Parts: sequence; C-alpha cells; structure tokens
Amino acid sequence: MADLEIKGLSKQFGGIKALSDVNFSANSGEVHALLGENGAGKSTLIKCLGACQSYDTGEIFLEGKKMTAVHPKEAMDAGIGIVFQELSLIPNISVAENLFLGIDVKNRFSISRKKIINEKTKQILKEFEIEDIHPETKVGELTLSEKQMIEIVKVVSRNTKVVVLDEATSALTTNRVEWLLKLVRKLKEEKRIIIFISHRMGEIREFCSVVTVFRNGENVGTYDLDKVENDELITTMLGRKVTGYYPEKVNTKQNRVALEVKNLSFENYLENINFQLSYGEVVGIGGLAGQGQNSLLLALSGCVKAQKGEILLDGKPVKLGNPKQAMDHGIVLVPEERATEGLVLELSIADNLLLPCLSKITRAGFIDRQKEKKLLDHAVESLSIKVGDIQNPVKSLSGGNQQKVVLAKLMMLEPKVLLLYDFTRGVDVGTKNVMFELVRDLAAQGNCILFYSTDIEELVNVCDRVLVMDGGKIRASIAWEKLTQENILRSSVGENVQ
Ligand SMILES: Nc1ncnc2c1ncn2[C@@H]1O[C@H](COP(=O)(O)OP(=O)(O)OP(=O)(O)O)[C@@H](O)[C@H]1O
Repeated sequence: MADLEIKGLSKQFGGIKALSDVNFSANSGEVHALLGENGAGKSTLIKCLGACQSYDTGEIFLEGKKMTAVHPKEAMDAGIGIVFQELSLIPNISVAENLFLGIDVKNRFSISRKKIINEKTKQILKEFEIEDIHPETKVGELTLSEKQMIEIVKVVSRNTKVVVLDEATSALTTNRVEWLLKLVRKLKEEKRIIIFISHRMGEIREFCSVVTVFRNGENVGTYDLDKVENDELITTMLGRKVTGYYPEKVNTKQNRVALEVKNLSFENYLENINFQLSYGEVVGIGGLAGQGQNSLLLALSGCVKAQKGEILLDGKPVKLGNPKQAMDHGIVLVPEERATEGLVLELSIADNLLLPCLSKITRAGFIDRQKEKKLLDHAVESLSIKVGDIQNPVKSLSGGNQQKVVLAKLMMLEPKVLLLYDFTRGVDVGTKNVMFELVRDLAAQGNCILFYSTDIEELVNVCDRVLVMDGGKIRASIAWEKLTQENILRSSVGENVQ
C-alpha cells in the first residue's frame, strides 16, 4: 500500500457527480500533480481528503492507517495540510494572529499571547525567508501574492505529512513562484507527500514528477512526467484534441482612438500615465508585479479616484467617479480577486450573471422572464460554464467556472473597453483557448481591450502591443514587431529595447 491511498471515493452534489469511484495514491517524497478541466473534481477530492467535505463512498489511508476525520482540524492533526485555492485568511487580524489561529500557546511567565505569537511568527517568517512581511501587519493590507505566501506558511509550518497546494502559484508573482519551488524541494527532502494542483503545464513539469489526470470526476490516468508529452496529457484531460493553443493574431486596429489617458496620477502608485487605446486593439500591460498595473485598471474602472490627469472616451473627457459611471460609459473590469471583488458568493449563479444588467430585462419593475432566460442561456453557453442548476449559489462552482461567470456577466453589458486583470487565473487550458479567442473576436468586432497578465507568454501571443510598467510609470511601449518574451523581460528590468 502506498503512503497515501485513496480507494473508491465518490461524491455527488444533487445531480452532479463530482467524483466517481476515484482511486489515487502517492508516496513520501513525491510531488504529485493533479490536472483536469475546471470542474473535473480536483478540489472536491482534496476537500474530502482534508475532511472539509464528506464523501458518499470510499476510504482514505495515510501511512496504512484509515482516516476517520470528520472535521478539518482532525484531518490536520492526522497529517493533512491544505492550502486552498480561495484564500482563507482573516483580513482584519494580523499575520501572527492568522498563523496561530486555534493554536494554544504555552505561557509560563505570564507574557502576553500577542508578544509570544509575534515573536514566534518573526522566527517562522525568517525560517521561510520572508522577513519583509511584518508579524503585526493586518492581512488585509498585504498584496494578493503576500497573502498567498502566508497561507502556504500557515499550512507548511504545521508539519503535516501531506501538503496540498491547490492553485497556489496562480496568485504568486514570478519571484514568489521561485520561492515556492525552493520550499517544495525542501518538503520533498523532508519526505512529505506534496499534491500540486495547477493549470500551468510548465510549472507542473518544474515542480512535479508524477501527474494524475481527472476528467468528469474520474481518474483517467497517472503518468510519469518524464515519459509523457503535454499534447497527450491535454488530450486525455479534455477528451479531445486542441488545435492551436493561441488564436491567430490578426491586426484589427482601427484608426479611431477609443480611450485616451493623459497625465494620470494616483497617490504613490501612478505617475503621469499617458497612452491611447484604439478601437479593435488589444494592448497588454506587463512589467514586474506591483508596478502600478492594478492601480491603473482600478483608476480606469472608477474603483479609485486619480488625483491628477484626464481620461477621454471618443475624444471627450469622462468622469469615472465610481464603477457604475465607468460601466455606463462601457468600461468594465474583470478584477484581481474574483471571490471578493467579482462575485457575490452567497447569491445564485443566475443572480450574479444578471446583477449588472438588470435594467436590460426589467420593465416597469417587472422582470421579463423570457429575456432573462435567453441572456442566461447565452452567457452559460458562450463560455461553456459547467453549471448543474443555475439557481445554485455561485460558490458551489469550481474556481475556474467562477472566473468564467465573472467574465460572462460583464460581457452581457456589451462593453466598449474591457479591462482584464490576469483573467485566466485558475482557468484550464481548454477554456483559456476559448477566452483568448473571445478576446481576439471582441477586438475584431471593434472593442478595445487592456490586458494585464502575469504570464508573459500570454502577453506576447494575445496582444498587439505591450505597455511595460515600472514604479508607477509606463517605461516602454513594445510594438507588434518587437513583441517577444525577452523584450518584455528586458524592458521590465530597465533595459532599453531597440
Ligand atoms: N458545494 C457544492 N455544491 C454543488 N456542486 C459542487 C459543490 N462543490 C463542487 N461542486 C461541483 O462539483 C464539480 C467538481 O468541482 P471541483 O471544484 O472539484 O472542480 P475542480 O477540478 O477543482 O475545478 P477548478 O479547476 O475550476 O478548480 C463541479 O461541477 C462543481 O460545480
């Protein structure tokens, strides 16, 4: 028997079979990838493993011992540590309080708990080489990447035998991914079992030695990564062949400027930003993470108010005092954190989709049910969102399908200018392909798109040109003919690209 053995696990939610008779095994010192389309059942499997979810049938054995945990705390005590896809830290308490939540701290000399946990957290952060984060900082003040690191530290520092990383890299900046890679190598040496869920093939190959592929709730194959090509894995995962991962890039730029930004400044985050966006153009935003990219998209979508500068739409100055005003002008944002900024998790899938466009389907205060159905069917179909019942809460969808809902609901507004913040985060390769096609199609129809991505390959293959940001300024604009990964990287670190 392997060190971790899952036998015949099944889980059904209403009519949806999330897991069907799944067998899975992993051994100590192994980094084992789980690969599968959005909604294939990967998160459900690990939620069952971590007793966050009950299962209908099946058994789980860790080091030969049958797991009987019915509560996440019991699973953690039995050796299962899970870093979840949607961050679970509490924003209004400190890093130290989050790390020691639910842990008794021994106190023999009546020193305050606060002092002890701050000191211990300082040591932990030093051990994990992230001393730039302060123990007393409130988690809500951290960047997404920093929050993700704390979440990882919280789980790994509890010394569990199994460490599950569910899409842990998708919220990390490039240098933090390197940090995680180093950490995973250490965990491997410590003979822990690491389960690594990701949609990024490159990372799977870098981090893992074995991969198990899931399709529609079933384990459809386990492979030694040295002996299998990406094409075979993707075909197994999707049950079909994907031809051409990126769509053909056709120049659809029109000679008509849609959006013009003049001398835009916002606190310390943006300084004298100037650029134009034409109809039919896809413009990427690149640069190292945290160089003002988020602030720029927030300012253009009316989420923050710039102190200086002007924004013109079709040559006329517009006031973008709040997101509603921006939407009324046809400017919409797919935000960074889908769970807190993009969706109302408790509401149904249907309500989330309809929220921004209620006025389109209401008349004299009544909802036109036929129009409503047509809009909803179109939204679900256009992005192949995997829903059981559209009246289920949106939080019951898999992470990638939630992201598709965010995009679909904004598309219903038929926007002129689409602002995309890393919108393929957590989305499977098949759907990424659909989303890229959608972006290029929208451009061909005359829309303009500002596309921020942490994935340089995406920027090169999807955008017409890329603005590289550095210290709140636009350092360079890399034109179509010069658009290579190397040029974006060079420009990001301050080199001139000729
Ligand atoms: N609490 C729930 N209620 C209803 N359906 C659920 C619930 N949790 C998961 N599901 C459904 O089970 C299926 C498997 O979802 P799961 O989250 O395991 O997928 P996943 O492979 O992790 O996807 P992703 O790559 O998007 O994270 C999906 O169809 C999802 O909608």
